[in-house]
Amino acid sequence: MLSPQEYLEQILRDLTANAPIQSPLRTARGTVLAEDVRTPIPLPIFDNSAMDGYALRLADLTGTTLPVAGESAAGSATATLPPGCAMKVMTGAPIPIGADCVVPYEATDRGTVSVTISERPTLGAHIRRQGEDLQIGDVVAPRGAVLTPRHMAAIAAVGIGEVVAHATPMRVSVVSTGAELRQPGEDLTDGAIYESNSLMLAELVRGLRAEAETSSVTDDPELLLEHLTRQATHSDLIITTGGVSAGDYDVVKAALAPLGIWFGPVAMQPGKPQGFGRLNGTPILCLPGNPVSAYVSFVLFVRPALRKLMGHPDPVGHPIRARLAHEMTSPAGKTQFLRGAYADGIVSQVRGPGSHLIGALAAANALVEIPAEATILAAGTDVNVWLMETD
Ligand SMILES: Nc1nc2c(c(=O)[nH]1)N[C@H]1C(S)=C(S)[C@@H](COP(=O)(O)OP(=O)(O)OC[C@H]3O[C@@H](n4cnc5c(N)ncnc54)[C@H](O)[C@@H]3O)O[C@H]1N2
Ligand code: MOO
Repeated sequence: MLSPQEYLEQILRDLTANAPIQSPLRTARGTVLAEDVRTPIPLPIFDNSAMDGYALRLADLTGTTLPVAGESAAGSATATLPPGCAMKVMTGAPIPIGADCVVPYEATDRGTVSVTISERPTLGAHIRRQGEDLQIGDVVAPRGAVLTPRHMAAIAAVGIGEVVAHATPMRVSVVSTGAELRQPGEDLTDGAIYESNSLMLAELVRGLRAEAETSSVTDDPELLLEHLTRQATHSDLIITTGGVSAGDYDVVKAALAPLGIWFGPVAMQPGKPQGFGRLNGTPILCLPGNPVSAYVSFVLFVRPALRKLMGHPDPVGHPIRARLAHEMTSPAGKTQFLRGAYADGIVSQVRGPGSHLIGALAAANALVEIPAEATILAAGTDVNVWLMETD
């Protein structure tokens, strides 16, 4: 049986990142840079004042008073300071040529004809130097960076309005299957349940700044194949849930196995039955229907797959290490992902291991990974923990 690691490698081997394209900076949030962005200008662009006050030449301040020779406001061209004078200067305004320090208003009498200074400044005081943040040619955001508002601000600040990034948004089609499924708000007939996987998966997809479209299909392989074939024409990735195990109505497997999509068990719990392949060229990941299984499969397989398609240089998520608050058990030969409550380096189990326990999933904030070879782990053992708080 494939380990989760081997299955993930099989998926990632098959996927390549979307081609990079030139896109406007303002719509590039969350995209992955395909090239270093280097600044064509220094930042600050010119020496400027960090304070509202007076610019002067320190050597001219032999007493405490200087005549005031005009002002330099933000947005005005660089002035020249006449010898023996102070010049009003506003925060962000160019330092007048010849000045070598700034005295804030608070250390003066705020005079307009002449100014009296109560605290002698030091050389260079309150001057923000040209290029002290970034020099021409410095990297503002490196290749592989996922553009955050901070990166975007830095790129905008050096005057660049377009970036070369891997094309997004990715369009992901989330398809739930099962004759028993009803949407929240609908009446439940005997044997029916409310559908929750497509909402969960779509929101997890959107959390990665990709687009998600949801749909639900009943247990009819022909109808399902027709639907998935249609979705493949306008999707970068398809995710299905349900219908992949050994039942008599396992519709996803029935529809897709004949087309060469791989179905098989992965040595993990939850999430044992999985499927992966391509439908008319579009990658398709088939997740089990149990809600916790679908969630764990997203974290372990779908998120890395989507991140690889989006061009992330390190698509695989990283667990943290934490210490077990108490003993935990697991079946032999399967990596177990228990629901946990994590705080301050310690994790405890949240209810049972069942893959149907969606209430427990909502109450937890972490998945506790119990290695395949372990059946009992003592309190105090260090384990991998996958934090769920930021999903
Ligand atoms: N004989 C066997 N039976 C099962 C096996 C097995 O190896 N042999 N594996 C079990 C495991 S493990 C899992 S996981 C499930 C996976 O089953 P499917 O992927 O075929 O999923 P379904 O049968 O369609 O549904 C399972 C369960 O989840 C509920 N479900 C399905 N879709 C949704 C949805 N969109 N929202 C909320 N809940 C959903 C469904 O009602 C079922 O209760 O198979 C085991 N059986
Ligand atoms: O492996 Mo299934 O995903 O336990 O419930």
